[in-house]
Amino acid sequence: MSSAFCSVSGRIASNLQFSIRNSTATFARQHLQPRNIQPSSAPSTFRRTLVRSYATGPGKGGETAGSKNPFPVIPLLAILAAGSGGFYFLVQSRKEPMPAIEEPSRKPRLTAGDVKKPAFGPGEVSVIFVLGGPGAGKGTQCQNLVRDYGFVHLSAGDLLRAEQNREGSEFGELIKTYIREGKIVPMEVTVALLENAMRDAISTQRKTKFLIDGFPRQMDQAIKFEEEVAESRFTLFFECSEDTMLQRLLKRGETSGRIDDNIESIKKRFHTFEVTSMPVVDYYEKKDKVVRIDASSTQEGVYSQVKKQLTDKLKA
Ligand SMILES: Nc1ncnc2c1ncn2[C@@H]1O[C@H](COP(=O)(O)OP(=O)(O)OP(=O)(O)O)[C@@H](O)[C@H]1O
Ligand SMILES: O=c1ccn([C@@H]2O[C@H](COP(=O)(O)O)[C@@H](O)[C@H]2O)c(=O)[nH]1
Repeated sequence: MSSAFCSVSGRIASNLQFSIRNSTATFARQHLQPRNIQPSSAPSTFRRTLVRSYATGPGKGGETAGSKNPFPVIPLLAILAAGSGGFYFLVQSRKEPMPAIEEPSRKPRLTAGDVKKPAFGPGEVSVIFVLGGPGAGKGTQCQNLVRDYGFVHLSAGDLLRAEQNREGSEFGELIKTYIREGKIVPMEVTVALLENAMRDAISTQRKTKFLIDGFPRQMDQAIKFEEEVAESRFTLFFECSEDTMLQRLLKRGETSGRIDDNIESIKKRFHTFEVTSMPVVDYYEKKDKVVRIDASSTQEGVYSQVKKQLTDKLKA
Protein backbone atom coordinates (compact mmCIF):
# COMPACT_ATOMS: atom_id res chain seq x y z
CA MET A 1 0.00 0.00 0.00
CA SER A 2 1.50 3.37 -0.93
CA SER A 3 2.29 6.00 1.69
CA ALA A 4 -0.02 8.44 -0.18
CA PHE A 5 -2.84 5.95 0.26
CA CYS A 6 -2.09 5.65 3.98
CA SER A 7 -1.92 9.37 4.58
CA VAL A 8 -5.05 10.13 2.55
CA SER A 9 -7.05 7.40 4.19
CA GLY A 10 -5.77 8.56 7.56
CA ARG A 11 -6.96 12.08 6.81
CA ILE A 12 -10.47 11.02 5.76
CA ALA A 13 -10.72 8.66 8.68
CA SER A 14 -9.81 11.44 11.07
CA ASN A 15 -12.23 13.89 9.38
CA LEU A 16 -15.07 11.43 9.52
CA GLN A 17 -14.29 10.38 13.07
CA PHE A 18 -13.97 13.95 14.36
CA SER A 19 -17.61 14.33 15.26
CA ILE A 20 -17.67 10.92 16.93
CA ARG A 21 -14.53 11.70 18.94
CA ASN A 22 -15.86 15.15 19.78
CA SER A 23 -19.11 13.82 21.16
CA THR A 24 -17.25 11.07 23.04
CA ALA A 25 -14.99 13.69 24.60
CA THR A 26 -17.98 15.83 25.58
CA PHE A 27 -19.66 12.81 27.07
CA ALA A 28 -16.50 11.99 29.00
CA ARG A 29 -16.20 15.58 30.29
CA GLN A 30 -19.84 15.68 31.39
CA HIS A 31 -20.24 12.20 32.80
CA LEU A 32 -16.93 10.68 33.79
CA GLN A 33 -14.60 13.26 35.34
CA PRO A 34 -16.72 14.57 38.25
CA ARG A 35 -17.64 11.04 39.20
CA ASN A 36 -14.06 9.80 39.27
CA ILE A 37 -12.36 12.63 41.08
CA GLN A 38 -14.65 13.71 43.87
CA PRO A 39 -15.37 10.63 45.96
CA SER A 40 -11.76 9.46 46.02
CA SER A 41 -10.11 12.86 46.65
CA ALA A 42 -11.99 13.71 49.86
CA PRO A 43 -10.82 10.77 51.98
CA SER A 44 -7.24 10.91 50.69
CA THR A 45 -6.95 14.64 51.52
CA PHE A 46 -8.34 13.83 54.90
CA ARG A 47 -5.83 11.00 55.34
CA ARG A 48 -2.88 13.21 54.28
CA THR A 49 -3.92 15.97 56.68
CA LEU A 50 -4.22 13.52 59.51
CA VAL A 51 -0.80 11.99 58.95
CA ARG A 52 0.85 15.38 58.61
CA SER A 53 -0.68 16.81 61.77
CA TYR A 54 0.42 13.75 63.75
CA ALA A 55 3.92 13.90 62.30
CA THR A 56 4.42 17.61 62.80
CA GLY A 57 2.54 17.88 66.10
CA PRO A 58 5.40 17.10 68.46
CA GLY A 59 7.90 19.06 66.32
CA LYS A 60 6.38 22.51 66.86
CA GLY A 61 7.97 23.19 70.22
CA GLY A 62 7.36 19.50 70.92
CA GLU A 63 10.64 18.90 72.67
CA THR A 64 9.69 21.13 75.58
CA ALA A 65 6.03 20.13 75.71
CA GLY A 66 6.94 16.44 75.43
CA SER A 67 9.58 16.61 78.09
CA LYS A 68 7.19 18.36 80.49
CA ASN A 69 4.24 15.97 79.85
CA PRO A 70 4.75 12.29 78.89
CA PHE A 71 0.98 11.96 78.06
CA PRO A 72 0.12 14.85 75.73
CA VAL A 73 -3.64 14.80 76.34
CA ILE A 74 -4.63 17.85 74.27
CA PRO A 75 -2.94 16.77 71.04
CA LEU A 76 -4.32 13.25 71.49
CA LEU A 77 -7.84 14.63 71.96
CA ALA A 78 -7.41 16.80 68.90
CA ILE A 79 -6.34 13.79 66.83
CA LEU A 80 -9.27 11.74 68.12
CA ALA A 81 -11.71 14.55 67.36
CA ALA A 82 -10.32 15.03 63.85
CA GLY A 83 -10.44 11.27 63.24
CA SER A 84 -14.02 10.92 64.43
CA GLY A 85 -15.08 13.97 62.44
CA GLY A 86 -13.45 12.60 59.33
CA PHE A 87 -15.05 9.21 59.85
CA TYR A 88 -18.48 10.86 60.31
CA PHE A 89 -18.14 12.82 57.05
CA LEU A 90 -16.88 9.76 55.23
CA VAL A 91 -19.93 7.76 56.36
CA GLN A 92 -22.24 10.63 55.41
CA SER A 93 -20.72 10.92 51.97
CA ARG A 94 -21.15 7.14 51.38
CA LYS A 95 -24.86 7.48 52.23
CA GLU A 96 -25.21 9.60 49.06
CA PRO A 97 -26.04 7.44 46.03
CA MET A 98 -22.86 6.52 44.16
CA PRO A 99 -22.85 8.41 40.86
CA ALA A 100 -21.70 5.33 38.95
CA ILE A 101 -24.79 3.43 40.08
CA GLU A 102 -27.12 6.37 39.75
CA GLU A 103 -26.03 7.23 36.19
CA PRO A 104 -28.07 4.72 34.11
CA SER A 105 -31.39 5.76 35.66
CA ARG A 106 -30.67 9.36 34.66
CA LYS A 107 -30.38 8.40 30.98
CA PRO A 108 -33.52 9.20 28.96
CA ARG A 109 -35.41 6.10 27.89
CA LEU A 110 -35.63 5.29 24.17
CA THR A 111 -38.99 6.28 22.78
CA ALA A 112 -40.68 5.38 19.50
CA GLY A 113 -39.76 8.82 18.15
CA ASP A 114 -36.04 8.05 18.55
CA VAL A 115 -36.03 5.11 16.10
CA LYS A 116 -34.35 6.26 12.88
CA LYS A 117 -36.46 6.23 9.75
CA PRO A 118 -35.02 6.20 6.23
CA ALA A 119 -35.29 9.43 4.24
CA PHE A 120 -37.57 7.71 1.68
CA GLY A 121 -40.32 5.28 2.63
CA PRO A 122 -41.34 2.26 0.49
CA GLY A 123 -44.28 4.20 -0.94
CA GLU A 124 -42.03 7.03 -2.07
CA VAL A 125 -39.23 5.21 -3.92
CA SER A 126 -38.40 1.77 -5.25
CA VAL A 127 -34.75 0.75 -5.00
CA ILE A 128 -33.10 -2.23 -6.69
CA PHE A 129 -29.43 -2.87 -5.92
CA VAL A 130 -27.29 -4.19 -8.80
CA LEU A 131 -24.25 -6.24 -7.82
CA GLY A 132 -21.73 -8.47 -9.56
CA GLY A 133 -17.97 -8.66 -10.04
CA PRO A 134 -16.05 -5.95 -11.87
CA GLY A 135 -16.84 -6.24 -15.57
CA ALA A 136 -19.80 -8.61 -15.10
CA GLY A 137 -21.91 -6.30 -17.25
CA LYS A 138 -23.96 -4.45 -14.61
CA GLY A 139 -23.76 -1.04 -16.27
CA THR A 140 -24.61 -2.48 -19.70
CA GLN A 141 -27.76 -4.18 -18.41
CA CYS A 142 -28.82 -1.15 -16.39
CA GLN A 143 -28.80 0.92 -19.57
CA ASN A 144 -31.22 -1.58 -21.15
CA LEU A 145 -33.54 -1.31 -18.16
CA VAL A 146 -33.47 2.48 -18.24
CA ARG A 147 -34.42 2.42 -21.91
CA ASP A 148 -37.25 -0.09 -21.51
CA TYR A 149 -38.62 0.52 -18.02
CA GLY A 150 -37.81 4.12 -17.15
CA PHE A 151 -35.58 3.40 -14.17
CA VAL A 152 -33.11 6.00 -12.96
CA HIS A 153 -29.65 4.43 -13.14
CA LEU A 154 -27.29 5.54 -10.39
CA SER A 155 -23.84 3.97 -10.59
CA ALA A 156 -21.94 4.43 -7.32
CA GLY A 157 -18.65 4.21 -9.25
CA ASP A 158 -19.77 6.92 -11.72
CA LEU A 159 -20.87 9.19 -8.88
CA LEU A 160 -17.51 8.72 -7.14
CA ARG A 161 -15.62 9.43 -10.35
CA ALA A 162 -17.68 12.59 -10.93
CA GLU A 163 -16.96 13.72 -7.36
CA GLN A 164 -13.29 12.93 -7.87
CA ASN A 165 -13.22 15.20 -10.92
CA ARG A 166 -15.34 17.97 -9.41
CA GLU A 167 -13.26 21.09 -8.97
CA GLY A 168 -12.73 21.91 -5.33
CA SER A 169 -13.88 18.53 -4.03
CA GLU A 170 -12.22 17.78 -0.72
CA PHE A 171 -12.55 14.06 -1.45
CA GLY A 172 -11.07 14.07 -4.98
CA GLU A 173 -7.63 12.72 -4.10
CA LEU A 174 -9.00 10.26 -1.61
CA ILE A 175 -11.46 8.79 -4.12
CA LYS A 176 -8.79 8.51 -6.80
CA THR A 177 -6.51 6.58 -4.47
CA TYR A 178 -9.23 4.22 -3.30
CA ILE A 179 -10.39 3.50 -6.85
CA ARG A 180 -6.88 2.78 -8.11
CA GLU A 181 -6.31 0.44 -5.16
CA GLY A 182 -9.67 -1.28 -5.75
CA LYS A 183 -10.73 -0.39 -2.22
CA ILE A 184 -14.09 0.78 -0.93
CA VAL A 185 -14.36 4.52 -0.33
CA PRO A 186 -15.63 5.31 3.21
CA MET A 187 -19.37 4.78 3.17
CA GLU A 188 -20.31 8.31 4.33
CA VAL A 189 -19.06 9.74 1.02
CA THR A 190 -20.83 7.24 -1.22
CA VAL A 191 -24.12 7.18 0.69
CA ALA A 192 -24.26 10.98 0.66
CA LEU A 193 -23.60 11.05 -3.11
CA LEU A 194 -26.34 8.51 -3.72
CA GLU A 195 -28.89 10.25 -1.52
CA ASN A 196 -28.18 13.58 -3.24
CA ALA A 197 -28.53 11.99 -6.66
CA MET A 198 -31.85 10.40 -5.67
CA ARG A 199 -33.21 13.71 -4.39
CA ASP A 200 -32.08 15.35 -7.59
CA ALA A 201 -33.79 12.76 -9.81
CA ILE A 202 -36.99 12.97 -7.81
CA SER A 203 -37.17 16.75 -7.98
CA THR A 204 -35.99 17.28 -11.55
CA GLN A 205 -37.32 14.17 -13.35
CA ARG A 206 -40.15 13.19 -11.01
CA LYS A 207 -38.83 9.62 -11.15
CA THR A 208 -38.83 7.27 -8.18
CA LYS A 209 -37.62 3.88 -9.50
CA PHE A 210 -33.89 3.48 -8.95
CA LEU A 211 -31.27 0.98 -10.05
CA ILE A 212 -28.36 1.47 -7.70
CA ASP A 213 -25.45 -0.08 -9.56
CA GLY A 214 -22.24 -1.33 -7.92
CA PHE A 215 -23.59 -0.72 -4.43
CA PRO A 216 -23.62 -1.77 -1.61
CA ARG A 217 -20.10 -3.16 -1.90
CA GLN A 218 -19.58 -3.61 1.82
CA MET A 219 -21.89 -4.56 4.72
CA ASP A 220 -21.63 -1.21 6.51
CA GLN A 221 -22.85 0.55 3.34
CA ALA A 222 -25.84 -1.78 3.08
CA ILE A 223 -26.86 -1.15 6.68
CA LYS A 224 -26.33 2.61 6.56
CA PHE A 225 -28.15 3.06 3.25
CA GLU A 226 -31.16 1.03 4.31
CA GLU A 227 -31.35 2.71 7.71
CA GLU A 228 -30.90 6.24 6.49
CA VAL A 229 -31.91 6.45 2.84
CA ALA A 230 -34.25 3.70 1.66
CA GLU A 231 -34.84 -0.01 1.96
CA SER A 232 -34.05 -2.04 -1.15
CA ARG A 233 -36.69 -4.23 -2.77
CA PHE A 234 -34.12 -6.80 -3.90
CA THR A 235 -30.67 -7.21 -5.46
CA LEU A 236 -29.95 -8.17 -9.06
CA PHE A 237 -26.77 -10.22 -8.92
CA PHE A 238 -24.73 -10.81 -12.09
CA GLU A 239 -22.63 -13.97 -11.87
CA CYS A 240 -19.61 -14.38 -14.10
CA SER A 241 -16.20 -16.10 -14.00
CA GLU A 242 -13.11 -14.02 -13.27
CA ASP A 243 -11.59 -15.08 -16.62
CA THR A 244 -14.55 -13.68 -18.55
CA MET A 245 -14.63 -10.50 -16.49
CA LEU A 246 -10.88 -10.01 -16.93
CA GLN A 247 -11.16 -10.27 -20.73
CA ARG A 248 -14.05 -7.79 -20.78
CA LEU A 249 -12.25 -5.30 -18.54
CA LEU A 250 -8.97 -5.46 -20.47
CA LYS A 251 -10.89 -4.84 -23.67
CA ARG A 252 -12.81 -1.97 -22.07
CA GLY A 253 -9.51 -0.58 -20.75
CA GLU A 254 -8.30 0.02 -24.30
CA THR A 255 -10.69 2.97 -24.54
CA SER A 256 -12.28 3.65 -21.13
CA GLY A 257 -9.53 5.85 -19.71
CA ARG A 258 -10.35 4.40 -16.26
CA ILE A 259 -7.40 4.30 -13.90
CA ASP A 260 -8.53 0.91 -12.60
CA ASP A 261 -8.94 -0.91 -15.93
CA ASN A 262 -5.41 -2.34 -15.82
CA ILE A 263 -4.22 -5.74 -14.69
CA GLU A 264 -2.87 -4.63 -11.26
CA SER A 265 -6.04 -2.77 -10.27
CA ILE A 266 -8.31 -5.46 -11.73
CA LYS A 267 -6.70 -8.13 -9.51
CA LYS A 268 -7.20 -5.94 -6.45
CA ARG A 269 -10.82 -5.30 -7.42
CA PHE A 270 -11.47 -9.05 -7.79
CA HIS A 271 -10.01 -9.59 -4.33
CA THR A 272 -12.12 -6.83 -2.76
CA PHE A 273 -15.20 -8.20 -4.47
CA GLU A 274 -14.67 -11.71 -3.08
CA VAL A 275 -13.74 -10.65 0.44
CA THR A 276 -15.86 -7.55 1.00
CA SER A 277 -18.77 -7.53 -1.44
CA MET A 278 -19.80 -11.20 -1.56
CA PRO A 279 -20.87 -11.09 2.12
CA VAL A 280 -23.42 -8.46 1.10
CA VAL A 281 -24.88 -10.83 -1.51
CA ASP A 282 -24.96 -13.62 1.10
CA TYR A 283 -26.70 -11.28 3.55
CA TYR A 284 -29.51 -10.50 1.09
CA GLU A 285 -29.64 -14.12 -0.04
CA LYS A 286 -30.55 -15.12 3.51
CA LYS A 287 -33.37 -12.61 3.36
CA ASP A 288 -34.52 -14.12 0.05
CA LYS A 289 -33.85 -10.82 -1.70
CA VAL A 290 -31.42 -11.86 -4.45
CA VAL A 291 -32.21 -12.42 -8.14
CA ARG A 292 -29.32 -14.30 -9.74
CA ILE A 293 -28.47 -13.74 -13.40
CA ASP A 294 -25.97 -15.79 -15.42
CA ALA A 295 -23.89 -12.98 -16.92
CA SER A 296 -21.55 -15.10 -18.99
CA SER A 297 -23.57 -15.19 -22.23
CA THR A 298 -24.01 -12.46 -24.82
CA GLN A 299 -25.42 -9.06 -23.90
CA GLU A 300 -28.76 -9.98 -25.48
CA GLY A 301 -28.82 -13.39 -23.78
CA VAL A 302 -28.20 -11.78 -20.42
CA TYR A 303 -30.84 -9.15 -20.99
CA SER A 304 -33.58 -11.64 -21.82
CA GLN A 305 -32.91 -13.35 -18.47
CA VAL A 306 -32.97 -9.99 -16.71
CA LYS A 307 -36.33 -9.07 -18.18
CA LYS A 308 -37.91 -12.40 -17.31
CA GLN A 309 -36.55 -12.55 -13.76
CA LEU A 310 -37.35 -8.93 -13.05
CA THR A 311 -40.93 -9.27 -14.27
CA ASP A 312 -41.42 -12.39 -12.13
CA LYS A 313 -39.97 -10.74 -9.05
CA LEU A 314 -41.93 -7.52 -9.45
CA LYS A 315 -45.15 -9.54 -9.83
CA ALA A 316 -44.46 -11.53 -6.66
N1 LIG B 1 -22.60 -10.08 -21.95
C1 LIG B 1 -21.50 -9.47 -22.38
N2 LIG B 1 -20.69 -10.07 -23.25
C2 LIG B 1 -19.56 -9.46 -23.67
N3 LIG B 1 -19.17 -8.24 -23.29
C3 LIG B 1 -19.94 -7.60 -22.42
C4 LIG B 1 -21.14 -8.17 -21.92
N4 LIG B 1 -21.70 -7.29 -21.06
C5 LIG B 1 -20.89 -6.23 -21.02
N5 LIG B 1 -19.84 -6.40 -21.83
C6 LIG B 1 -18.71 -5.48 -22.03
O1 LIG B 1 -17.83 -5.69 -20.91
C7 LIG B 1 -17.35 -4.47 -20.42
C8 LIG B 1 -17.80 -4.33 -18.98
O2 LIG B 1 -19.18 -4.14 -18.93
P1 LIG B 1 -19.87 -3.15 -17.90
O3 LIG B 1 -19.16 -1.86 -17.95
O4 LIG B 1 -21.31 -3.16 -18.18
O5 LIG B 1 -19.51 -3.93 -16.57
P2 LIG B 1 -19.71 -3.51 -15.07
O6 LIG B 1 -20.12 -4.72 -14.35
O7 LIG B 1 -20.60 -2.33 -14.97
O8 LIG B 1 -18.21 -3.11 -14.70
P3 LIG B 1 -17.65 -2.23 -13.52
O9 LIG B 1 -18.09 -2.86 -12.26
O10 LIG B 1 -16.18 -2.33 -13.72
O11 LIG B 1 -18.15 -0.86 -13.72
C9 LIG B 1 -17.90 -3.40 -21.34
O12 LIG B 1 -16.91 -3.07 -22.27
C10 LIG B 1 -19.11 -4.05 -22.00
O13 LIG B 1 -19.34 -3.53 -23.28
O1 LIG C 1 -19.95 1.80 -3.37
C1 LIG C 1 -18.87 1.91 -3.97
C2 LIG C 1 -18.75 1.72 -5.35
C3 LIG C 1 -17.54 1.87 -5.95
N1 LIG C 1 -16.44 2.19 -5.23
C4 LIG C 1 -15.12 2.37 -5.85
O2 LIG C 1 -15.25 2.67 -7.22
C5 LIG C 1 -14.56 1.69 -8.00
C6 LIG C 1 -15.20 1.53 -9.33
O3 LIG C 1 -16.54 1.08 -9.18
P1 LIG C 1 -17.34 0.52 -10.46
O4 LIG C 1 -18.66 0.06 -9.94
O5 LIG C 1 -16.53 -0.60 -11.01
O6 LIG C 1 -17.48 1.65 -11.42
C7 LIG C 1 -14.53 0.46 -7.10
O7 LIG C 1 -13.50 -0.45 -7.43
C8 LIG C 1 -14.28 1.12 -5.74
O8 LIG C 1 -12.95 1.49 -5.59
C9 LIG C 1 -16.56 2.36 -3.87
O9 LIG C 1 -15.57 2.63 -3.19
N2 LIG C 1 -17.77 2.22 -3.27
